[in-house]
Amino acid sequence: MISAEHLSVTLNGRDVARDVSFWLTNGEMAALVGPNGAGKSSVLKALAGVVPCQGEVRISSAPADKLSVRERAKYLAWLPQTRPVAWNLRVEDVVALGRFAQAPAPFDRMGPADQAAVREALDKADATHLSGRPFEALSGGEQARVHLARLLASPAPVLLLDEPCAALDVAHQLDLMQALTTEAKAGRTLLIVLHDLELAARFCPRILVMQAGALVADGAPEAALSAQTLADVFGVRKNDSGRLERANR
Ligand SMILES: Nc1ncnc2c1ncn2[C@@H]1O[C@H](COP(=O)(O)OP(=O)(O)OP(=O)(O)O)[C@@H](O)[C@H]1O
Repeated sequence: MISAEHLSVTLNGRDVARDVSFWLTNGEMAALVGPNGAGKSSVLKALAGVVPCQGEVRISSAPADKLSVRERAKYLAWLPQTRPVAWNLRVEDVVALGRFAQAPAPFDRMGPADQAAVREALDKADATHLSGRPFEALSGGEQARVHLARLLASPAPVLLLDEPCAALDVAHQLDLMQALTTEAKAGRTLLIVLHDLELAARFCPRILVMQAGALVADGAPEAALSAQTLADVFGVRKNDSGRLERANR
């Protein structure tokens, strides 16, 4: 459904991702992990088409650079790491932004299907009770759930999520990962940047590990997060209780 072949990203003269190749198929749910600055957000941005890249991104077999912005948005929805909202919109209007690629014309009114999708997405993100409130008056975690609803309101078959658990309490983190699992079971393809390796291993059948701009492991959690990778990439190890702790430096 989405693939990167020899993807490299250079930003302001810095090589932030180099020669990254992987493909994800329908219904796959993969975590993209790595230390701070490894290049995870840059890869997601390149897949979303918001930063230039070398190599090839293919979405549903089509070269992504041949798709218009609106066509790409029909296939792919992206939840950025930082999520500014330009105006103090009502919650349901923020979520409705997730439907823009489906609108028959820019600024056209939403139809009943769009309105139903917004309601359903608010419900999936446990944010229905926030409807009607101004976005800026919400807490950080509430805003995060509204952004998640915006993503889920899109019917795009590929979802790219950059640290969706940030700001969420532990119950909502688990709810979120469960909701994303349900989306994958329904056939969507998900690539999720996560820092919590235990959460990633528990919910994602596949883990991609980045280090210093390169993809250094890709596989099932036990293989991708081997003791060697934990030590070499993250500087941690599992203690006798199975908890992660700082490896000896
Ligand atoms: N616009 C930019 N210009 C120059 N360098 C950049 C730019 N954006 C990011 N970088 C650098 O690229 C590298 C990768 O950044 P990126 O945000 O992709 O990392 P990340 O793995 O998502 O990190 P984190 O876990 O901290 O969010 C970092 O060293 C960062 O300083």
